[in-house]
This record gives sequence, C-alpha cells and structure tokens, in this order.
Amino acid sequence: MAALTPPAPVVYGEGSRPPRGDYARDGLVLADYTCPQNYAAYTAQDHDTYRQLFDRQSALVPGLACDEFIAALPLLGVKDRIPRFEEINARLTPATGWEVVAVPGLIPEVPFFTLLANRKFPVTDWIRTPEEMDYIVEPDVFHDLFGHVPLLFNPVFAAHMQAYGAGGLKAHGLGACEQLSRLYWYTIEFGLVRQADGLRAYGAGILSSSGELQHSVRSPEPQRLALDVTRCMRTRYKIDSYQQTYFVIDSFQQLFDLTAPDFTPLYAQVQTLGELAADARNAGDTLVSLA
Ligand SMILES: C[C@H](O)[C@H](O)[C@H]1CNc2nc(N)[nH]c(=O)c2N1
Ligand SMILES: N[C@@H](Cc1ccccc1)C(=O)O
Ligand SMILES: [Fe+2]
Repeated sequence: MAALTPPAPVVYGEGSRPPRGDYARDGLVLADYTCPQNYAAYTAQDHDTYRQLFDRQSALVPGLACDEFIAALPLLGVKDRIPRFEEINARLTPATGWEVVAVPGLIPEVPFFTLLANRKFPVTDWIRTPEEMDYIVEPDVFHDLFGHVPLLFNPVFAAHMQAYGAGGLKAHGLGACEQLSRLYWYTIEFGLVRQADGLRAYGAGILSSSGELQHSVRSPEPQRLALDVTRCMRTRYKIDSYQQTYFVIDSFQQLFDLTAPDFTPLYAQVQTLGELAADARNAGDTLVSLA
C-alpha cells in the first residue's frame, strides 16, 4: 500500500481548545497536548526499568504474539534504554507515514483521535517505577512503544489506526464515544487474531502485559468470540483485571473491512439492544475455541 500523505494539521476551534498545550507551530496554533520527549529527565533507573521490561516481555512473545508483531518488534531499535522517539520515527515514518509524538499522559478524546487521524501516535513520555513492574493503571512509555508501535509498521493496521482517528471524531460528534471506546478496548488494546497455527495476541494491552499474554491465548477461563462490531460495542469492560471476554479476528484486513462501514446505524442499534456485562453469554455469539 502506497504511503498515504498525512492530512494537513488540524486547527482546533475555540470550543475544543484544551486548557494547556497550545503550541504555535508554522503559524498554526495546534493545541494537541503534545510535548517534546523530555529525554534528559529519564534517570538511569528509568532506562533500566525499560530494559528489564523489554527483555522480559520479548522473551514471552514467541508463540503468543501475532506474526506481524514479532516481525516488527526489532524495528523499535534500542532495547537497553528508552529510545529517543526520533530514532523510531526515522524508521516508522518512511514505512507507513506514522510518527510517534510525546504526550504527558492520558489526553482527552478529541486531541487523541485528532492525533490518530493525522498519523501521529501519542506516546506517554514517562515510565513506571520498579514497584509497578507488573501492573500500571495508565499507559506508560513501555506500554505505548512495546504494545502499540510495532503494528504501526504494518500498512493495513496503520491505515486502520488512522481510520480510528477520523471515526473517533465522528463518534464524539454523535455522542457515541463510549461505544467506540469499547471497540477500541477489545481490538486495539485486547484483540486476538486467529492465525493458521492458532490464536495469537495483537492488542497492545496484552502484548505489554507479562501475565495477560499467556492468559489471553492459552487459558480456558475467558470466552472468546468472533468479532462482531455491534456485539463488541455493547460489551462493558474492566480496566483492572484480565478480560473475561476476548474478541477474535481472522486478519487485519478483516478488521479494517469490518470497521469501514458507517457506524451511525450501529450506534443506534447498540442503544436499542442495550449493554452487556463483560462476561455475558449472548445468543448469536460465535464462540472461538482454543484448539
Ligand atoms: C480511545 C481510547 O478509548 C481512550 O479514550 C483514549 C483517551 N486518551 C488517551 N490518551 C493517551 N495518551 N493514550 C491513550 O491510549 C488514550 N486513549
Ligand atoms: N467506520 C466507522 C469509523 C471507524 C473506522 C475504523 C475504526 C473504528 C471506527 C464510522 O463510520 O463511524
Ligand atoms: Fe494502549
């Protein structure tokens, strides 16, 4: 797929101007919450935390992470210290037009989706403390770089992520952010893909987790459903435990195709059908077995 030319930067209207982070750039005021990666602020302990996380997690991925992720992981470059984002962009931008940009943490939906729509992936520029090695509440630089960035080297997934940005801004306008965030959660963060040689993880929340990678692909405990967009958008999720339900795709092209149609009628259908618990069993679900 030819590298898509990123659209012109988005200029915020007054209403969506964020409380901080207004940057004047090339004459445009781009209030997008991004900040330069504060590389000097990282301590030796921070770099060592990244190295330990990278070594532990990359040893776990064979047989559990999808092939595209394993193929792209080396493109993150250095693994004995936190990479400079421009080191990654030197490879990523020529590959799919994506650019990693630093943000101070979780940012509001509109700036987040606007960045995605412009092929800019927001990467948190701090790293967890050694005490948080096994669990963090918010995404840190390791979750974002290790979990999210490798698949941005894949042209189909890269195009899908940009479509998410535009879709997110549309959902915001329709008041459907909650529904769309469930789809994001169960695909981009916790999605599974069925390969010829079995189930594998592609969701960043799984790929960057030492415990959930094995659980999601091997445990008989959770249910696994073939991805149905409406079913997925009805399904609540928990942020502080392993998923009780995983949604499974057959390929990134299928994911791209399933999410291409206009979601407006689906958002209405989700409202009518109502929400489902994270572990709900529902008639019409297509179960995916472990074998
Ligand atoms: C879209 C997703 O569901 C969630 O709402 C957004 C909000 N803001 C974010 N901000 C950052 N920095 N990183 C993220 O992953 C997200 N996720
Ligand atoms: N096709 C969706 C937008 C979208 C694209 C890709 C991923 C998620 C959402 C819509 O019309 O709202
Ligand atoms: Fe994430």
